[in-house]
Amino acid sequence: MKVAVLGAAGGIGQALSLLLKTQLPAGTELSLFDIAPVTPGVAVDLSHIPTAVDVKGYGQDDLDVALKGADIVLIPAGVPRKPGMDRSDLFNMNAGIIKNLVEAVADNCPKACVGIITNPVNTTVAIAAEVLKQKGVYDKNKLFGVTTLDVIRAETFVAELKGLNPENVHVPVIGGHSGTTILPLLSQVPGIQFSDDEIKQLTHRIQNAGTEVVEAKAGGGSATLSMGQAAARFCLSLAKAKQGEEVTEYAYVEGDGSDAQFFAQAVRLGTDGILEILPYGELSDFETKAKADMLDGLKGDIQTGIEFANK
Ligand SMILES: NC(=O)C1=CN([C@@H]2O[C@H](COP(=O)(O)OP(=O)(O)OC[C@H]3O[C@@H](n4cnc5c(N)ncnc54)[C@H](O)[C@@H]3O)[C@@H](O)[C@H]2O)C=CC1
Ligand SMILES: O=C([O-])CC(=O)C(=O)O
Repeated sequence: MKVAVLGAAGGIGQALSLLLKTQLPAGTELSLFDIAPVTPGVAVDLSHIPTAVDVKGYGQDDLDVALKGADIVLIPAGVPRKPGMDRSDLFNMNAGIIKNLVEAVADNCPKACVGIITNPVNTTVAIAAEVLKQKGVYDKNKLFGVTTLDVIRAETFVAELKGLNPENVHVPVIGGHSGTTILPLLSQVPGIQFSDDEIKQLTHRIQNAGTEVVEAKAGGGSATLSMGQAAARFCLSLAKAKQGEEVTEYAYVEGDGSDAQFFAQAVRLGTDGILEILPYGELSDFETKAKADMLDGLKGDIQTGIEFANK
């Protein structure tokens, strides 16, 4: 199996690559690409860790080689937020980066499962889908916006509030990946009851957790370490699924369009990507209203991506 990380020298890219070097199955090839000149060095550095994962680093002229034959491609390439910015403010800088990188994915590894981390995810995933369609290789079961960070944050914050071990807490998070489009389903957390106030506060914290990190880093970027962990978890699930294990993860994917063309929900993964998109079940009144209130915004984000890719 070959796993490629595009944007591998960045804050997320390096944390993710470290976790993949230490956790991917033996025999995996880990291919690191970034336009930053340090990239071959990141690969050499990681290659000194004694695991049976073979790491190679590629600089800016070697994108095709980096991608050739990849089974899984993760993309954290692009610019992160600074305080005062919304994720959508990154569109002008990151849309073109995603377009170019996904074109190369289509040319070199059209059957790969692709996880888009680059913000604004609500829009960059739509761009990626359009680019893959233009290249005639789009398979909606293989394109994912990585929203795992929303899930692990929700689990952490709920566990913190209720004094539980976060490893035993499971919180569905649906919708998109920015502001109110992030919708934790606290009514569906097994075995835990919340007051109305707790629901309001937790929902607000989960929706604004990215901003919490951006402000705490005070101009030094956004979440990289927790995102590295989240992306590694998502990638390891894809890898397990490729090897025949059935795994369920939350991701922003193209489903039946009943909410929006792309929508984060639970997906059952198999050897060829998504086997089944799982229904999110019954929502509470609070969640039903929150979903209704955010859908137009999410659809607008998607439309922006479609228009960008087709202009
Ligand atoms: N999906 C999610 O939950 C999250 C997404 N993000 C997003 O991930 C992205 C990356 O964030 P960081 O790693 O913190 O940024 P960073 O600035 O530390 O790293 C980005 C890397 O991308 C590289 N890069 C830029 N253009 C490239 C290109 N054309 N090809 C290959 N590499 C390229 C840069 O050289 C740099 O090494 C941002 O857009 C950020 O908003 C961040 C946190 C969570
Ligand atoms: O908030 C940001 O800009 C980065 C991000 O997507 C997150 O941390 O969830």
